[in-house]
Amino acid sequence: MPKVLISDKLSPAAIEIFRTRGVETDVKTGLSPAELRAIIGAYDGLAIRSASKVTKELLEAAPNLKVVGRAGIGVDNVDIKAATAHGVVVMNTPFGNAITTAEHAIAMMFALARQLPEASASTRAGKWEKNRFMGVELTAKTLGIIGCGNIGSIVADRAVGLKMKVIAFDPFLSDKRAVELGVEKVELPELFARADFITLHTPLVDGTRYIINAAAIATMKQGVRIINCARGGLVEEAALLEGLQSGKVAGAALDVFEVEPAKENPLFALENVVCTPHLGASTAEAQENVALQVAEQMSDYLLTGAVSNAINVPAISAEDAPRVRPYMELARRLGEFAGQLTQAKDGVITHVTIEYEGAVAQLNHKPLTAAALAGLMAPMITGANMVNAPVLARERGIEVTETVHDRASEYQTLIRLTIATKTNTRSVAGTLFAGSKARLVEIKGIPVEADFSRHMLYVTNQDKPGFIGRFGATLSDAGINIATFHLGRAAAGGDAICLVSLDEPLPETVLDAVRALPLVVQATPVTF
Ligand SMILES: NC(=O)c1ccc[n+]([C@@H]2O[C@H](COP(=O)([O-])OP(=O)(O)OC[C@H]3O[C@@H](n4cnc5c(N)ncnc54)[C@H](O)[C@@H]3O)[C@@H](O)[C@H]2O)c1
Ligand SMILES: O=C(O)[C@H](O)COP(=O)(O)O
Repeated sequence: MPKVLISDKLSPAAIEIFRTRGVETDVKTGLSPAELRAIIGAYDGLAIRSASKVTKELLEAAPNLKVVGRAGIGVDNVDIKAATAHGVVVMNTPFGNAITTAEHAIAMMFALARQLPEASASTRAGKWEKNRFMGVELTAKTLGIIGCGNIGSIVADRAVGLKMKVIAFDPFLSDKRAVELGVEKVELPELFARADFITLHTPLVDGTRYIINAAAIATMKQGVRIINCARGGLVEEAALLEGLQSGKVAGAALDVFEVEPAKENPLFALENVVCTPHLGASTAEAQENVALQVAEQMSDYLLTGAVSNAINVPAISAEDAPRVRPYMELARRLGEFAGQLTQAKDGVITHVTIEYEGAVAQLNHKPLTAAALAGLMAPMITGANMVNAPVLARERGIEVTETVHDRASEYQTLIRLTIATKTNTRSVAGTLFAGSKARLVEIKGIPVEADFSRHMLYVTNQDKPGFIGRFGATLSDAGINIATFHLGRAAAGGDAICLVSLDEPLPETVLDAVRALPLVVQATPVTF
């Protein structure tokens, strides 16, 4: 039974789902990095929000970890590169808290416009300072949205409803989508120059870090108001502080901070700053959504191999998983077979071509390619799996080409893997027999029909009389039982191949004897 650790505060709905699905679940929140490192080795899955940090060091202490599930959107607390290198799938729940967070941004905009927190505090203190709090109307004001994805779009929709003029900067916002949303697409300098309110909704990545800094603030309208419910680090806090103190910025509403938890911050001293402790996603509805979704997704992956909303591997829907899984097995075995043959010869792999023919061409082939690469690399690189194999291939300069042919060949469905080294090219192909059983049907373009079995011996020989008798006698003299025997040849008297399944591994002495037989070109043991 797979075992999952929940290390941040998640709705109890998640535990319920994990347990119902048959996933053992522990909940341990508030752990220090060292405490988490000490126990993570026992788990197959880790469910988190933004508090737990999934670092390279944590991943190194997690040999059994297969999946990290982020109940929420931002994955900047996960070292994705290190997770991929360790073969760990990272998934998030990209939509579950989007409405809630957009509503928080709108609430923050109102709070700023009418100074609600200060007015509330003053009234509760019995001051009745009616003249102190003069607000601004939102109607007809210009809202500049930086990042018009899931959350930014919902903010745009709500702001249009409030009769604001909405302008947006997002390099991936199409003209058509902008029209649908009722926003005007602008470049960033224009947004800075025109907006009365600016709200941020981008991820924190190198290209967005300090997107609002001193230089940007200098180009903004006098009295601009800034809202950040996305990530601390998008706004340079020192520059914002200066802008607020000088009056250039009339107010700021911040849900997120450069350092979190934010317990001390010079911005807290200013009365035109509204702050919340990273509450954007904190509604009962959103937390229920993301907890249910992350638990379903992680259970699916651990129990069935279905992958959804993964940041670092291609998706396999729960519906497709039963159809894709036998092909993944076939692709992996072809990769393992080809890898073992290639390993037996000298030469660095330079190119891998994967052809999908017939029925398999209809499926999402990305996970199949990843599985084939994982099979190919597993004998050479410890820990290679379908998450990290494409990256490992890229790092090693291996060019990977996928070809999809809808037409069926002799087989109704076929995967062919061709491995090129500097000196050689080898190909193997396989099909699914009876819909799910992986079968090898071609080696080096020579037809053959063989199941993949635990211990195999692959021999290439000259197609001349005498080979089969001598080969059989060599094995039987050594007391080795042949379970299955398959022969194939390119043409009569030309190159021939022989593939046998054995009940046990072949001793080195017998392998040497086979290699020494007349007509044998090479003999390679292959294990699965
Ligand atoms: N405060 C919270 O509790 C809370 C809750 C949920 C999400 N978030 C954060 O909100 C942010 C947005 O989430 P989302 O679900 O809308 O993400 P999303 O991926 O749907 O949208 C992000 C958008 O930013 C755009 N973008 C990327 N780089 C940009 C750049 N340099 N300039 C302008 N636009 C750029 C992208 O094209 C995309 O459309 C994330 O950082 C997420 O972590 C915060
Ligand atoms: O990216 C997110 O989903 C939000 O920042 C929410 O973070 P939280 O789950 O820690 O509230």
